[in-house]
Amino acid sequence: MKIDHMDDQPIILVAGKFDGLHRGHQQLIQQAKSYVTSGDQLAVWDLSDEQPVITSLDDKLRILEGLGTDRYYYSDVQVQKLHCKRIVIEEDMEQVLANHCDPHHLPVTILPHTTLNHERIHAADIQAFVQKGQMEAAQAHLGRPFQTTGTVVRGDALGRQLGFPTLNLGGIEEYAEPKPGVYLGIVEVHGETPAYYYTLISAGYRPTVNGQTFKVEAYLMNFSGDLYGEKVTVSYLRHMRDEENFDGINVLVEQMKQDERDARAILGMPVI
Ligand SMILES: Cc1cc2nc3c(=O)[nH]c(=O)nc-3n(C[C@H](O)[C@H](O)[C@H](O)COP(=O)(O)O)c2cc1C
Ligand SMILES: Nc1ncnc2c1ncn2[C@@H]1O[C@H](COP(=O)(O)OP(=O)(O)OP(=O)(O)O)[C@@H](O)[C@H]1O
Repeated sequence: MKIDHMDDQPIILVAGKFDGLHRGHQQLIQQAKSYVTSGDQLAVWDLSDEQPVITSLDDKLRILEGLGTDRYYYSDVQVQKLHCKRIVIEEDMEQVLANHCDPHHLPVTILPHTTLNHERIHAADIQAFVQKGQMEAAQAHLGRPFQTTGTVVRGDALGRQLGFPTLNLGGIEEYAEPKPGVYLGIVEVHGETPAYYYTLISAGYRPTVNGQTFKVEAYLMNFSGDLYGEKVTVSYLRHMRDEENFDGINVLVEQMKQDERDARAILGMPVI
């Protein structure tokens, strides 16, 4: 997929605020594809301004590529310099479009809002679901789990001593913060051949060990090895419990063992 690419090849341009790149956006892009004829390129023009984000730019580009998008443009692109055959937008976007270019000189197709169970999908609702730990609802609206992609950084090496090595996820500051707690999820370790592991995620402030800042850590079930520096995507499937301030490390470790048993029971794995 080409980014901000300028040439005179004909394009069908889907313009929108692709905050979260949720199910509604995915359907809009699918519909816009029907206007693409031989020799045209399918281009996405993203007028998104969300902060914090549900879906990072990096994640977005990967998903758009999977949807068959040929090109991606940022909000400051000069549309008049492109060979734009048609602009496809959702209703309500007319004004936003008019702020960025003169739509009178272009054929514009306005499609009705795409919905889930007859309701419009809003990025703000998805953000609220994440902040409340309602990951199943977030997933239903996103069309995929809430995911954060980052790099494995070093922590205080306490996890290994506790019997629960946890990778620390760095570079995730731009994302919405999930409700502090323990989640069942999946970690994708990128690399030449991506690998996936069921995971217990701890997202929060770690009051038991006097943690100060919000951190995301992941204990991969059925894994041992070195992941420092790896790019990983953490997918949140379901909230298991709230974060607690335990009376000492031993109580915390007993609860972590229980968390693993609970996770295995949910997944139908043998409980150890
Ligand atoms: C499954 C799991 C559950 C956790 N639950 C809690 C918790 O309820 N309260 C808490 O303070 N810390 C919790 N933690 C975070 C631990 O305190 C942390 O992983 C451990 O102290 C190692 O932290 P470090 O990054 O400082 O080495 C949990 C971690 C895991 C992996
Ligand atoms: N099952 C596993 N799940 C997560 N990480 C693992 C696992 N097995 C080995 N590791 C490796 O061990 C590291 C975590 O070990 P450990 O928790 O002791 O140290 P740390 O990086 O200081 O993290 P923390 O501060 O959370 O304790 C991970 O970054 C990863 O490279």
